Amino acid sequence: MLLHINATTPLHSKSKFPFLFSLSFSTTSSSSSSRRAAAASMSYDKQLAAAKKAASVAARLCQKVQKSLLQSDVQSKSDKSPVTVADYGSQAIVSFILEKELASIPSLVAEEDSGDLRKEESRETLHRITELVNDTIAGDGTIDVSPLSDEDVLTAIDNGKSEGGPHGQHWVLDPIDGTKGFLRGDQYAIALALLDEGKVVLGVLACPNLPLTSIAGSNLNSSEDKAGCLFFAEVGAGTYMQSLDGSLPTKVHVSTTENPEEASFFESFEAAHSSHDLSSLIATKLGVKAPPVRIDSQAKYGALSRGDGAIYLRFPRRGYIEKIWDHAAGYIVVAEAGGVVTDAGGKPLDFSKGRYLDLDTGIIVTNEKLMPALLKAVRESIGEKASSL
Ligand SMILES: Nc1ncnc2c1ncn2[C@@H]1O[C@H](COP(=O)(O)O)[C@@H](O)[C@H]1OP(=O)(O)O
Ligand SMILES: [Mg+2]
Ligand SMILES: [Mg+2]
Ligand SMILES: [Mg+2]
Repeated sequence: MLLHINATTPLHSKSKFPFLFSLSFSTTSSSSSSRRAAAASMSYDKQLAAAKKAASVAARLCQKVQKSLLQSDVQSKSDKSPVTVADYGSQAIVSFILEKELASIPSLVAEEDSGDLRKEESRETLHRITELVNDTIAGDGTIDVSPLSDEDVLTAIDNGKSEGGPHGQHWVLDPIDGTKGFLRGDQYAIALALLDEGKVVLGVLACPNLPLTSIAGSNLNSSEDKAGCLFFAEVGAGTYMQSLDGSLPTKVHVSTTENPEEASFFESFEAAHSSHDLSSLIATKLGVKAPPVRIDSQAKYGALSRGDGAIYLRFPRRGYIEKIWDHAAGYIVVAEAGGVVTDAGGKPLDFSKGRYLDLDTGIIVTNEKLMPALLKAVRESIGEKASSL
C-alpha cells in the first residue's frame, strides 16, 4: 500500500484536477490500471462539468421542495411507488442543462416519464413543476434562457426514454434516488452517470442531506452539518468530493481495512428494498461487530467511497429487477475510489444491457481485500437460507 500526499494529482499523466490538495491511501490494482489505460485516450471533462452543474442545480430544486413538501406534491406511480414534483422537476432540470451545456439533445436513460403528468387531473401539478424548474434556473443565475413552458418541461422529462445499450454514449439519471428517504426528510441522491460503449465513464452523486464529515458512529439524520455533498468520478481519474455549495474538491478513498471486526456495513433503510435478515446473517458470518448503518439511496455509495463504512449489502426481494440508474453513478464513485462492486455471485455489474441490470441475486460492495471473505460469507448465507425454506 502506498501513502500519497498529493500537491497536484499525480495519479496518471492525464491530470484532471491539478489544483487539488489531497491526502489519500491507494493500492495498485490490475482493474484500476486497465480502466486508466482504456481512459488514456478519452477525456470526458466537458461532460463531467455539465453533469456536476446539472446535478447541483437539480439538488437545489429538491432542497426547496423537501423544505416545504405539500401533500399534493406526492403522487403514486403505477407500481405504487411514490413520485413527487421534485422527482419530475429534477429530471427536467438535468435533461435541460445537459442539452444546453453540451449543445445537443442527450440520449438519456432516466427513471421518470411524463405519462401521468399529461393527464387532465395533473394540470395543477404540472404548473407547479414548471414554476419550480423556472424559479430554480432563475435562482442559479448562470443559465441564460427564457422561462420554460409546461410543454418544454414535459419534453425535457421525456428525453429520458432512451433504452441505453452497448453502443454510443448514454446519460443515466435517477432524478431522486431514495424518494422514500426524501419524503421522510432523510437521505436521497441525484444520481447521474455517462455510459460510453456500455461502460460507465463518469458519475456524479449529489447528496443534499449527507454531512461533509464522516457519518461513522454518528446519527446522520440529526447532523448539524447541512451543506450536502457532491461526489464525482471520471474513469481513470479517481473520485472527489466537494460541498454542494462549491468548496474545493478533495480526493476520497474507500476504507482499506482488512479486518471485518473493524468494518461497518450499510444497507437500505427500507426493509422492503433489501433483506435485513440476510445481511445480518452475512455480517455475523464475516465477523462484523458493528450494527448495520441504514441509509436510503445511493448516498450509501458516496459514504462508502470516502470510507465511512467498509461494506454495502443489497438483497432485494425475489423477482425485483434492478435498474441501471439505481447503481451507475454509485458504481463509478466507489470503483474510482478503490472499491469493488459485484453481484452476489462475484460478477461485475453489466450496464450495457439496456434499462435493467441482469444480475445474480443482489449487489455487494467492499474493498479488494475484504471481497473474497465477503463473497464466501454471502455464498454460505444464501445457501443456509435456501436450505432452511
Ligand atoms: N421494492 C423495491 N425493492 C428494491 N428497491 C426498490 C424497490 N422499490 C423501489 N426501489 C428503489 O430502490 C432504491 C432505493 O433503495 P434504497 O434507498 O433502499 O437503497 C431506489 O432506487 C428506489 O427507487 P426510487 O429511485 O424510486 O427511490
Ligand atoms: Mg422512484
Ligand atoms: Mg432509485
Ligand atoms: Mg428515483
